[in-house]
Amino acid sequence: MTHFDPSQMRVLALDPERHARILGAPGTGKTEVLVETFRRVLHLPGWDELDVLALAPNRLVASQLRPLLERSVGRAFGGTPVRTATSFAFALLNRAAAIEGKTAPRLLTGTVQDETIAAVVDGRLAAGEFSTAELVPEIVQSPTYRAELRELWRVLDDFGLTPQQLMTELKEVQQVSRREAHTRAPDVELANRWLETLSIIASVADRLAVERPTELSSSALLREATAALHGIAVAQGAGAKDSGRLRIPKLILVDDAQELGEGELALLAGCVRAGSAVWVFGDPDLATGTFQGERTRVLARLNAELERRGAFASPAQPEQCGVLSTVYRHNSELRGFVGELAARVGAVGAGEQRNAIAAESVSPDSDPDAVQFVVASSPAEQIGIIAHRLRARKLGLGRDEPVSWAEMAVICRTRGEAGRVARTLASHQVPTGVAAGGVILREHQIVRELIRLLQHALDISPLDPHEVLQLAGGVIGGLDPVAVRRLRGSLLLLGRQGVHASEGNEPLVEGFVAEAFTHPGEHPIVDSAGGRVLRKLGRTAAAGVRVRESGGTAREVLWALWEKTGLAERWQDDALEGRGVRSEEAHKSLDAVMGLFFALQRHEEQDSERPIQLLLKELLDSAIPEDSLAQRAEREAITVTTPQGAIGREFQIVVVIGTQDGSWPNLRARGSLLGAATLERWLRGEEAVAPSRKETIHDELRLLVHSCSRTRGELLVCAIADENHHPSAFFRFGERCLVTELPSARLTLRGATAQLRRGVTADPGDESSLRSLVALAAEGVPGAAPTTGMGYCLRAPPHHCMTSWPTPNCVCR
Ligand SMILES: Nc1ncnc2c1ncn2[C@@H]1O[C@H](COP(=O)(O)OP(=O)(O)OP(=O)(O)O)[C@@H](O)[C@H]1O
Repeated sequence: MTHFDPSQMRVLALDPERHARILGAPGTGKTEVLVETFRRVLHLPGWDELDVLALAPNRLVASQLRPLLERSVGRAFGGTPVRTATSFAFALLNRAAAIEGKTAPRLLTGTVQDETIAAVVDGRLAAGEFSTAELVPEIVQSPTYRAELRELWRVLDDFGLTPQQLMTELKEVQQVSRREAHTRAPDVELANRWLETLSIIASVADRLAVERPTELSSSALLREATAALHGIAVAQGAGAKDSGRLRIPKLILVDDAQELGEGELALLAGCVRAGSAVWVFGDPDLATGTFQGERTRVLARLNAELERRGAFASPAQPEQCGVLSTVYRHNSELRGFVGELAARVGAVGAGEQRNAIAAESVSPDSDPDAVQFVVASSPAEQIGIIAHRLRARKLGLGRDEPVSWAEMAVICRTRGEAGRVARTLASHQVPTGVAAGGVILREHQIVRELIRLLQHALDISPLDPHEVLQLAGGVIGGLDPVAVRRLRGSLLLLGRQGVHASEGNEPLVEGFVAEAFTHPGEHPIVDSAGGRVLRKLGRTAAAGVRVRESGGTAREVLWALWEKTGLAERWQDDALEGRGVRSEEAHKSLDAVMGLFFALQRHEEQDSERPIQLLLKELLDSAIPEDSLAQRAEREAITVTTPQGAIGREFQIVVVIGTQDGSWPNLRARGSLLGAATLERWLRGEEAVAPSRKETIHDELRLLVHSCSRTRGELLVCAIADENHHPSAFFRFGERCLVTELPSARLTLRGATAQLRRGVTADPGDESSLRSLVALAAEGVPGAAPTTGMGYCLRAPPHHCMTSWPTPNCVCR
């Protein structure tokens, strides 16, 4: 049972019927206090499970918070005690639809939205309808423009505006600015780009309203839910459900409130109008989403922000405030470092949380190595250093206890970097899982191949012989390019000997491939590996077709195909027993296949009207990550993620990489074409200017503070210095923690064996290395026996040569 400190007790004593903001540096127990508050209010007379809701910044945090709440309350919940804002909006809209007898909304996928935007843009270009000089075809047809357009659209939704409303307002302001010297009109060129883009958004919205009338984007879900709160009778308490009213919680506890965007704030304000009290827990120094608009003011002045978004102010009831003063996650060294870093961030109104100090109970002894900064001389050395450190801790070297992989994280500035690092660490035998926003299914060849087979089996688009040959040389077929060439050769030969001799080469081969694939007989068409693969592919596809013909669902057809490929068993063995890259690849491929199954399952369960062919096409085209929660395989791995992926989490060891010049801080202007952040400022009533360089640096610094604060025990910050890479100014913040020359050897059996072999080659009399090699060879460790690898002559004690294999580089010669 947690013993709450006085600052935590003060928060727990606040009135749950009034708003409160609770500030706390990283690790001061904000989540802990939120959970306890939840437990306590459930015991208040007249309160039940639906009267309190915890709001988490993303699904991962929500999924971690739920068991904490259940443990604290001592039972499982019937409903959903923790939600993200989007899921809360979804639940409200579902209920509102049920009350009004309408159809409940569904989520519009990012891919569909993107495709519709592209189609509308193409149509306008063809009709010559673009008038803004800067919006040339290359720009408006680019994914970047579409991403910025979606961001602009999100801002509209967040402020509850239609494109037409904003266009009218902009035009009015522009007219006034022509007459008056001082106006709040935005820059003319930017305003023109907004106007042009708003008219595209209006067309896309019209089209989607016809083609997908019940689907809403996630920002539109927030907007509609907020509108529903205004438009329909709302009530609190147990009677609401039966009275045909929308029931809302009496108390909403928002964790990591520094991540709250404008749309979420508007939804909260809607609840407040209907009677909810809101408690926000957070630290403005940790915000990771400020690029999408300043988000931390809510922690400095909650009432004013809620009022700005439509809640009624109650001067008689000023907001309550609590500041947590003791850090439980960090020892004094870590707290000192994180505190120093946070002090460099420009405070947005609230800075009291920075005075927190480390609890003495965390680690009474000082640990000068808790924070280390190190420079590597190359990217390879950097990975070597990280792998060495993580493997050493896994083996329990250097510290008291071995640390499990699950307790380690590497935090990278970008998602792309996280993917690269995960792959390279895997090759150093550090099992990695990427938690940076899920898996992009189409990036996995096995998924692409399975979808093609599925499209064939479902009679959506049959495979042609050329594609069948591609499958033969792919993951499912498993043939290498030489084997595929041989297969073509033998099919050609077969044709020349037979009836098709008069046809050209290609038709010959294609004809045989088609025949072997569509009618896989008892024997392969040619007796070779290639022939057998063709037959296997044919049988696999036939198994899927049979399930479809007997009325099976798409998921059942996929299952039949997947089973026939025989890959499941092999990859499971690789994943569980293999090591290094092979095991990692097997894990990732299995995760991706599971992702595909989940996508089909969701489609089935939602009873979606979207035809399956559209879903499969979207999966093939989509660069949008699938939900990572559903897909994460149950295995122990280190987490490789971005600062955003580490929200609300803590680990025993955290490695932070990427503090390089030009990368972190990343000062390149974001969203500079359409300036969504500028629009957001303007709609908030401020001047329409883009975030300044200084503001961007502070945003980047918050990402760093947040990343460094995720550790419970040890922080290692790595940067590279070579001709292409230079540590950034951020790296220099850790100058006093700089260490030199950390080991970068692999700390694996293979690495140790190689080192021993090098020792013996250099000094044949090195008996300790010789004995170790003999022991390793006896255990069958690859590379330890002198008959393996590049060769060395092993003289085991008492001086008889263990091999009759003198090699050219044998040191005994
Ligand atoms: N009173 C306490 N006594 C002992 N441990 C505590 C206490 N309060 C919190 N902790 C522990 O401190 C750690 C950090 O707590 P928590 O995650 O609640 O902090 P936080 O402020 O929400 O962190 P962040 O915002 O950085 O994610 C947890 O392991 C938690 O169990």
